Amino acid sequence: MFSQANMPQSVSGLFSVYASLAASVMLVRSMANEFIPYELRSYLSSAIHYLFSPLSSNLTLVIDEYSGITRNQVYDAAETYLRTKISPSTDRLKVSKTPRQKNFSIAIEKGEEVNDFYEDMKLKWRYVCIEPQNNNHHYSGGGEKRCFELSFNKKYKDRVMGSYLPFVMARANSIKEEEKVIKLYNRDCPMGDDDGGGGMWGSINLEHPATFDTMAMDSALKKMIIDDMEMFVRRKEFYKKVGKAWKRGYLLYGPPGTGKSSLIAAMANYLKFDIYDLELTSIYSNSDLRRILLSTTNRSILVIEDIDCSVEMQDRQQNVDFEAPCSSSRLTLSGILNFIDGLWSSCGDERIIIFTTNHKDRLDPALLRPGRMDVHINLSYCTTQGFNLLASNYLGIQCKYHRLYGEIEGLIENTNVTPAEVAEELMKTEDVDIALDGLVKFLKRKNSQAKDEANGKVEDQETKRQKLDDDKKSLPIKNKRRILRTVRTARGRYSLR
Ligand SMILES: Nc1ncnc2c1ncn2[C@@H]1O[C@H](COP(=O)(O)OP(=O)(O)OP(=O)(O)O)[C@@H](O)[C@H]1O
Ligand SMILES: [Mg+2]
Repeated sequence: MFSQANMPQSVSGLFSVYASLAASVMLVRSMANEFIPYELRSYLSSAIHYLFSPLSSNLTLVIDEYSGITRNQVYDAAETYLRTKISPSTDRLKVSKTPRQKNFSIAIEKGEEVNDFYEDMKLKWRYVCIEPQNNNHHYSGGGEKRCFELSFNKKYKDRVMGSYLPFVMARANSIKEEEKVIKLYNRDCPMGDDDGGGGMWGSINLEHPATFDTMAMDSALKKMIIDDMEMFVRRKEFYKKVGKAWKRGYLLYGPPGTGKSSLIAAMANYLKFDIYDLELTSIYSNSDLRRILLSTTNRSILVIEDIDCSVEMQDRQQNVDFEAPCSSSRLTLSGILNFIDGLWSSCGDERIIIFTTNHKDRLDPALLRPGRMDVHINLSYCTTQGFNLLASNYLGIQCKYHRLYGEIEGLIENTNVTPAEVAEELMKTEDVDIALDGLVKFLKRKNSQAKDEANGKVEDQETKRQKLDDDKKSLPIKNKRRILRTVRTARGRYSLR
């Protein structure tokens, strides 16, 4: 038998040294568990792991969802960017859609990996979610901890930081722009949770189909507006250099039904800017106006329609009271102009302001002064070019080859007919011949009516409109607001008759 008693002296000594060493390690370990904090233990264990692992040629960047309490922009950008990188071999995906989103949004599931190639570099993304553990309070939030891990060869570190990550951020921004649902903010819309209008505005998705392709207007004017907007959005540095607020004002004027509101929608759709539709008649004081305007966001279009009727600006000097609690705080033209020129516009970026009117001649000169509204755009009656576009959009034809084209061309050039009127005629039927026949009859009728008006046989359209506007001004403000809305929707029709 081999027992401790039979062992040679030296072996028995070694055995007892080993036994006491093992006992001390156990003791130190249990003391360590008790006295060394979790963080330090975990640091020591990863340091030991690092020292004894073979050197890796890969570097992994950990991109947490939060940086402190704020969201990490790199994480958000990665989430958006990786949606475009999902390969057919991916096994699990997350799908979601909120009521305001047009399309499904797809994201990778936890644990999934996505490979990406940038120039000659290969990069591997991994989406990691760590469930919270009861005794593990070393990160805040209490919920799941989410991060992306980006791994690549160490030699690419500088290029990843200097070029790849900025590329991912820029790409994510343009994806978001492409997917952006444009909103129409109005103070009458019901407010939703994600309206972000500071509790002042409700919003709906702008689903106005108008684009520059559907606008029947002079092509040179169209090009001028597009060029102007493009120049505006790329001139951030220029505005800073010359010390001007980064804003641009457009005044759209012209008869009812010539496309002022449609053009606003086309501009918003082109720039992907939200619209804030402001009814001045619902605002009673300059301080109200200030609060409301301060709650609008950057990259947006502030619209004030029918500026000539919304506020009797020309009556500024006559001390018009808008039922304000005290006259010093009532809404005035100078209050509005202060915002256009001053404080409000300089605390926001990329703001567009659009005023519309049917009567440019009735506007207060202060509004027309150079530098106030940068661009004045006259939307006018339908031309042959406009008609061609409408015929192609509404009837799907190249009208030039139709037997009635010559007659229509002559009538359009000699009649004050609005694009809205032409569009209405073209919409009446899908039969091209019947539609164009109807248009010819309509144009002839309108033409002879205009001749009668010119000869004083009937009251002309302008006098009718003038009377309607006078009626509006004589009403108390509350009625005026209601009537204005009725007039606005009915006015297009009114001008047709
Ligand atoms: N230039 C145009 N090109 C294409 N469609 C137009 C144009 N002008 C008007 N329309 C058609 O007529 C409808 C009414 O036009 P819109 O509301 O834009 O006119 P408006 O100038 O804003 O009129 P109002 O002065 O009454 O507000 C539009 O929905 C559109 O279908
Ligand atoms: Mg309009």
